[in-house]
Amino acid sequence: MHPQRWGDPAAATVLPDAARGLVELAFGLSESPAATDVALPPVGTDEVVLEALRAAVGAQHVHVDDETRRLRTRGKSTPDLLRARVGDLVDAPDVVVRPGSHEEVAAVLALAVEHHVAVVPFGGGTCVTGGLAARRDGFAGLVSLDLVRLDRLLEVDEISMTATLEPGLRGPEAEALLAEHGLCLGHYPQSFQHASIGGFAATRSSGQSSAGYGRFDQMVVGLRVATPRGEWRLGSSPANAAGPDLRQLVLGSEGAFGVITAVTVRVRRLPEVKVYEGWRWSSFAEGATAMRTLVQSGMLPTVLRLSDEAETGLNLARPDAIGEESSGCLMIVGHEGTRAQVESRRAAVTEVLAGLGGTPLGEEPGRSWEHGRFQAPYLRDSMLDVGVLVETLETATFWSRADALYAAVREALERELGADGGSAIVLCHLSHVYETGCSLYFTVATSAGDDPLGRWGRAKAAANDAIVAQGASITHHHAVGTDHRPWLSAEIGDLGASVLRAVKADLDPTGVLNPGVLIP
Ligand SMILES: Cc1cc2nc3c(=O)[nH]c(=O)nc-3n(C[C@H](O)[C@H](O)[C@H](O)COP(=O)(O)OP(=O)(O)OC[C@H]3O[C@@H](n4cnc5c(N)ncnc54)[C@H](O)[C@@H]3O)c2cc1C
Repeated sequence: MHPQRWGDPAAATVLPDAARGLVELAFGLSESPAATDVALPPVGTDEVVLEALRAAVGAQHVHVDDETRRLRTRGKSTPDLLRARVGDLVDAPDVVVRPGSHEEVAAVLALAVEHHVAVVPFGGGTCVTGGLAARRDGFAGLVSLDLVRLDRLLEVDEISMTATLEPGLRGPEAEALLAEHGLCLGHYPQSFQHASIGGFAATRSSGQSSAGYGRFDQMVVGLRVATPRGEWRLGSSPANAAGPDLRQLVLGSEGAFGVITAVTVRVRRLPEVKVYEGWRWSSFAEGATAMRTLVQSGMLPTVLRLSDEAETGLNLARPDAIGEESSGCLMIVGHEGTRAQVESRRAAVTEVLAGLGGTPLGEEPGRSWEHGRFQAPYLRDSMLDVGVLVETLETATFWSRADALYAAVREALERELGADGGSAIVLCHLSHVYETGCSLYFTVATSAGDDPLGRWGRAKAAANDAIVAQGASITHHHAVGTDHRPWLSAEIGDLGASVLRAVKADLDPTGVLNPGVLIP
């Protein structure tokens, strides 16, 4: 992964000419190259601690060189990239440690407690909420616990249809190992190519095929966790009534309670057929009603996403794909499974959508979406290169409140980003639906200006305040990290915050795990 940009450096793109013209018209262009030759803060960890770490995991797996530390600094939110681009590396770890087993993770945690060193579990490093920027004051150093060597498929149970995976496996690696058994996970967040199994569990990630395969937390049936208090194994049965389901305490714990060293997931047979198609709706509200009707009648396709008018116009739709009218909203409907399953589900879904007034657009828009589904983050970098800030935020609410939430978040973003005379384009889509509600995912483009971090910080705070005022969730799948932490108590209540603190105090009594992340 590039330290100042998204993804594979070889896949980096420049802004296409047509888009460049549009961007110039909307925001003006101001070339903003990233800083080069940036110095890292010196390693602050004692040689005694480094030696102990070398003894625990092997000297070749303890790294204090600038390049490795730089690659393990923060995540990939736009503020993270903006800081990296100007050479702000104050959050760089002192040392990057790569354990090769659960036992080595446990040994590193024991050393961290003994020497009072903070530990940041590091999966794919794609976090967008500051979950890798732990507090370091009061600690004798900061270790990035890089789980990349924990990359094995440990077990496949084809009778129960479960598989046990190590946390460092990236999305494509996990799918490739499962495919050897004719199986798949079906978890495709936009960060799929770089994010890890442990990260998916630690953040309760949700992928683009969540309608068909479920959120990641719905796939998890078992966990192995290394905590400063010892090993914790969870999930001895698919379901039980043995008190509260403690797996849910670990899912979404963002490295603050322990390090996930193995995840047992429910798997599916590899789909025989995949068909993605487009539907047009005359308004966002009409499309949303169609989505709600599908989910409430138990007729969900594998992929279901709906762009609002602005996103349809700017992002997804090409005039030839959306039909003759330039207005309207594009819905992508995807079916995966056996040929028979796909045929029957597709027929049933088509009947409902046509009955509700949708216009079928055929498979071309679906193919185009599938082709570009992991490309947008590269475009964000090319926009930053010309002084345009692009960032996303997401939330979730019940169907009856979705319209009000949509309006309130848009209004907050446009008001705040327009306050200094600037302008903003706010796009939205729905791509995770439930019988009772949905997630709203916003993409914002605005001129970066002289103080992009300040501009975005104020806009994001205004959006978060609007989300809280609407009684919606501060995050549907990006997690809490450090960025959402100030708003968490408003969602879970003071009692909820106190429960989280109590669990943290029990599992991590000296507070070495991801200090400042998640826990209010
Ligand atoms: C361009 C882009 C697109 C994205 N799209 C999506 C999307 O579609 N859906 C979605 O859900 N998210 C998305 N995200 C957010 C991010 O990819 C997810 O939160 C992902 O689950 C993080 O996984 P990771 O392996 O990169 O974790 P990391 O970023 O390495 O870590 C995330 C947090 O989990 C902790 N952690 C990591 N591994 C472990 C472990 N084994 N044990 C304990 N704690 C651990 C870390 O300390 C950190 O607090 C996107 C991010 C980007 C940059």
